[in-house]
Amino acid sequence: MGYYGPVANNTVQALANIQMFQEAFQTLSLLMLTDYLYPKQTDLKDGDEFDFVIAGGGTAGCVLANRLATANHRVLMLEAGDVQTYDSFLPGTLAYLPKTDGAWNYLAQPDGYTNRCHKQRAMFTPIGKMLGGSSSVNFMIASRGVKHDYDMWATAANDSSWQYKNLVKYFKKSGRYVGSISMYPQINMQLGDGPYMGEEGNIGISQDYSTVRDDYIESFKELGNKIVKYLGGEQSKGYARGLLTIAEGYRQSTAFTYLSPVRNISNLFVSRRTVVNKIVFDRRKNAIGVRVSIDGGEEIFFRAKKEVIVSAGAIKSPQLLMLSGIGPRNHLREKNITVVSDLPVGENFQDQQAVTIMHAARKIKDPGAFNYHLYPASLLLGFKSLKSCSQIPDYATYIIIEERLQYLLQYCGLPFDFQNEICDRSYRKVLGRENAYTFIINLYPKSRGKVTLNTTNPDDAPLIETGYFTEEEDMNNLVEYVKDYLPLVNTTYFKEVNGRILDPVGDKCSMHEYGSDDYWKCYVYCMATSMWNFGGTCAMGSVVDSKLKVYGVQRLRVVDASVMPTVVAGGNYLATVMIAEKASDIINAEHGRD
Ligand SMILES: Cc1cc2nc3c(=O)[nH]c(=O)nc-3n(C[C@H](O)[C@H](O)[C@H](O)COP(=O)(O)OP(=O)(O)OC[C@H]3O[C@@H](n4cnc5c(N)ncnc54)[C@H](O)[C@@H]3O)c2cc1C
Repeated sequence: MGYYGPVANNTVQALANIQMFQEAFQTLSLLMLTDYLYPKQTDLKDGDEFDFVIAGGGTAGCVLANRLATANHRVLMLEAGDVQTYDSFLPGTLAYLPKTDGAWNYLAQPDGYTNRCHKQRAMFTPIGKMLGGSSSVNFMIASRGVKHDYDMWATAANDSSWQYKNLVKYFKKSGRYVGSISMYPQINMQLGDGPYMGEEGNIGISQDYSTVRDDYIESFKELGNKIVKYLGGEQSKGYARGLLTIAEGYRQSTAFTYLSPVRNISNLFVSRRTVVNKIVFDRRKNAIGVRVSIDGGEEIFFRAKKEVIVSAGAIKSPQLLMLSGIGPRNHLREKNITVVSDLPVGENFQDQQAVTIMHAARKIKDPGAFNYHLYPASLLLGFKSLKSCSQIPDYATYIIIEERLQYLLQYCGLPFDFQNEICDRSYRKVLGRENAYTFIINLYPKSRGKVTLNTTNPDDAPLIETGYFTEEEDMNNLVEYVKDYLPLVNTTYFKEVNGRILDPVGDKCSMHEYGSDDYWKCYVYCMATSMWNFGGTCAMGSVVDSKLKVYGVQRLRVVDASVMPTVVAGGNYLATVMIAEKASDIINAEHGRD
């Protein structure tokens, strides 16, 4: 699918073009082009019984649906959104998916600094709302975290089965290396069936091999970094070409890779446009089912004979648990909710903040038509530790090398929500050149936020307090990471092409001497964004045990990114899939295969 449509040269125009696309794709959705890929909408009635009821058909929900149904259990999966939309299959549309009907477009609570350079007073915190959940709208960067992440989980959960060495089999079971992206089939590194990826896994993973970034690889080498084949697991430091959850030109959501292959299994039932309002308990605190509304209709009940599994994600799972009486006692009492189990649900909210740095590099010619089956830019990843002897990275860099500058306007103006003047200024300064759009990501933030109930209406958004920068150390660290990254502009390549760092903030930080710590602090406050790697709100060790069972009740588990005690390096997608694979094994072992 090629695109020759209008090319924007300012943010207002770029956003108008995006809106035009969004509307066109919305019209296309009336043709129900993707419905055939998924299980038919189940005709359900009040009181229907299943072995397992899964609340949320997102990343983890689709994995569970596959693994439990193929073990012959009678499974019902309930998803608030609809089928995965046609545009969400196309890697090239990623920048504007978060602001469509296919996402819960939540805003966090105002934090006092986001409005300095963003359009809104608070951080935009989207989550996918369709089959596949956030895996259907995410940025498709395939990263699995590093060994240290999982070893910390094992300690928090007090269970060595969560140590990295014991999880590799699940990563290999779920990920399948498919080679280089289709543009560069001639170069193909053998990563499949190595320590990182298998050859049979559901999710196709490709590597970006465009030659554009060879100069960048050389630059990072020149700065003393190790160049590695991939990052993640035991490989916790260095720079590598990006891995992407894209295969044969299509996004590899779990809806496509796990749910679609089992769409005709007769013991799997899926109900879309279905909001789970509440988990129902009997007197002994057994979860016996859920109350739901389908298409906004009257509330009905479905019984779970074996378990209810909550997979509504790091923001919506705590909301559902609290609405059902599981959460901090005082907060529930405040909302007149009867307490079933007093647990720190919603606390320990974590996200990795990123600071955007942009460089203008070589001169470019018109790159021609764009193919929507490809990733919109070239990608390099880095994991870096400030202490050379440490094997634990401090910060990550996602370097997105753009030849089509309209993407700068798109990312900047839409998902990242920066003010138009910030995006326009950057665009003008890079015009005619390649843009290296880098996210410098604080991998292990100390700050914690929380998710609480605003109202007791399940259709209302919960309150999201991100907690960003509540710990001063996070700000100081981000300043250090930015300073550590700056010498890139002094490397041979950047000198040859007369490369320069852009100044998107303009006079917003001009009261400080350029390059001083105060300047960079001001810059970080201005150019900080979320990486949307939310987790920790139903953490193992505090809300669920190491088998993901909710403390204080029976027959209820949480399986999604919320159970991560700490979020992982580089992105939560593959880690969430791994959690769901492991949970499926635990559940099938406990309940047998029918
Ligand atoms: C815009 C964006 C970009 C990202 N980019 C990357 C990336 O490049 N790489 C990476 O590794 N990670 C990325 N992530 C993070 C990663 O995709 C998520 O952390 C992960 O997919 C979360 O999976 P989950 O199962 O916990 O939740 P989700 O996949 O969000 O699933 C939750 C599902 O539950 C449904 N639901 C919620 N409440 C209810 C209810 N009451 N009743 C019924 N259904 C309900 C939702 O509609 C949703 O479908 C990104 C996330 C976002 C939002």
